[in-house]
Amino acid sequence: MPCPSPTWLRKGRSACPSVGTAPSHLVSRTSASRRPSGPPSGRRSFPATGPARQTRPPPAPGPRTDAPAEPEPEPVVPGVGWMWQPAAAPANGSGAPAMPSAASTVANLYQDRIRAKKSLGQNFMTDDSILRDLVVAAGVGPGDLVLEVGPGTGNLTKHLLAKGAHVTAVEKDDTLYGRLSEEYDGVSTLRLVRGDALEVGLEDVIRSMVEQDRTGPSPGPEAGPGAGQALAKAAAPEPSTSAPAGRGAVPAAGRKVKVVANLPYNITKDLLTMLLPLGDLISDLHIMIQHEAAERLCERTPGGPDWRAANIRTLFYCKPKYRFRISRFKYDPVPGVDGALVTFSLLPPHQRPPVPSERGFHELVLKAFSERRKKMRNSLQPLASAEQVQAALAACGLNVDARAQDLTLDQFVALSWRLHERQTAAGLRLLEGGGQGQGQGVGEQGPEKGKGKAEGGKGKGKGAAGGTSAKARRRAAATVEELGLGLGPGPEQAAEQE
Ligand SMILES: C[S@@+](CC[C@H](N)C(=O)[O-])C[C@H]1O[C@@H](n2cnc3c(N)ncnc32)[C@H](O)[C@@H]1O
Repeated sequence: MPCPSPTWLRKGRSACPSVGTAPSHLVSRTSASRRPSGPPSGRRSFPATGPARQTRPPPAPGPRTDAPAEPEPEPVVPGVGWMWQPAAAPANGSGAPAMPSAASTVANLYQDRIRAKKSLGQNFMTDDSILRDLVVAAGVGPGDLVLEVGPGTGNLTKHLLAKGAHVTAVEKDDTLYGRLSEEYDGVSTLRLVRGDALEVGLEDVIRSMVEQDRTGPSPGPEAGPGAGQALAKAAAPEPSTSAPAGRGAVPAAGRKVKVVANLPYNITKDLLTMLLPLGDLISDLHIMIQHEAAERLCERTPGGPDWRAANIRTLFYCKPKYRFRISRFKYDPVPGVDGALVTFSLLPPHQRPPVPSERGFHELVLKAFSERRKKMRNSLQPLASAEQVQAALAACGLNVDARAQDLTLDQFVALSWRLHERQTAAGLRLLEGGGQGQGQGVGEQGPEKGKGKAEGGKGKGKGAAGGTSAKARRRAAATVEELGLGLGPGPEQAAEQE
């Protein structure tokens, strides 16, 4: 089946593995052929002919540490821009217009008086050689499933499409989404989703990509919060009696998704928090982020000031790799810091370090780092008592005075198991009504520190009378549950047992 695409993509570089000549109805729908050479009707009038306004001198090349060596032919850069512009003149003898340059696309935005929005982290990439390097570093090839967050100008998108990838792109900016929709109308290898990547239901969007790859063609464009759910629903296989369908049902032999993006800096952390645990659906992420943040995330050695909870979390879910640095002058507007490409190779769930509970593990790590200067026996309270932490550290062969930044991922994993053993034992003692916590009971150091002591931990008060109070048992059960220790009844069950 032919792969409809913008004119430069269709006639110029090889885009889709099975491309023939695009059908005429699609040819006639490219922006180049749709658009007259003047400004679009209903829009303010700006000069539409002549060279696109260049906003800056060509930037100096930035330092690169891991740039792919694969040589790629330079696309011929036309003298005019792309979106909202007349077609570029054939420049390479093939009769096809060359791929428009990233810089000219950005310049066109400004020419149309569309300003970059700081609130949306809009620092547009203007250098095609970096975008090509990014796509090569990501290993994008024909037919790959790619999620792009924040396509914006479409400058990265077009390189992904030129490689023959099947791209789903989520854009929050209505204006840019509108331009992209028009430009790529009829391009079957691109699906645009309008909305905030943090709110559209990204997991469902990704799940639908995998499902559609397995089962057939994609539904139409979707927009707004919940778009992901609609896409997932449309892509979900017919319910069958033999296989569970819908959310959580991972396709047995489905291909995984690559995430490739020049991310707005302000959503990097939240997006990674959302995507890193999806190793069952995503193979790898290749994202441009701030250089300093990239260096911090790729740090693998504990002990330094940059060793944070985010490092433990990142290493728990993936192998991060700093690829290459990108000069800030390659972006427009120029940000205050350089960028970098980082690759996160996600671990499938069964390859992650086994822990008593993932949620409990990450809470433990966050708490440990919440007060970096404190020793863990202090910073971990009230999650665990000082005695429990010291005993658990010693059992792991670690210094009982250790601070969070001293521990590797493996050491945190070991610590979580030791604490789990101790707290489960203490929690069970309380749940059994023994009241023999002797300073190690969960209740004693629980969220209502102090109260537990009187009620159960040291065998005083009600606990001393041969049984822990119902309240203390409930609290113990809740703490056990909260830590994800997974043993003993939950709070409701404990209440029922009273
Ligand atoms: C750094 S620009 C990258 C644009 C383009 N991909 C490039 O490489 O030049 C970030 C893009 O993400 C979009 N964006 C910002 N916040 C977003 C969010 N929460 N969800 C989806 N897109 C977002 C911005 O509108 C912008 O288009």
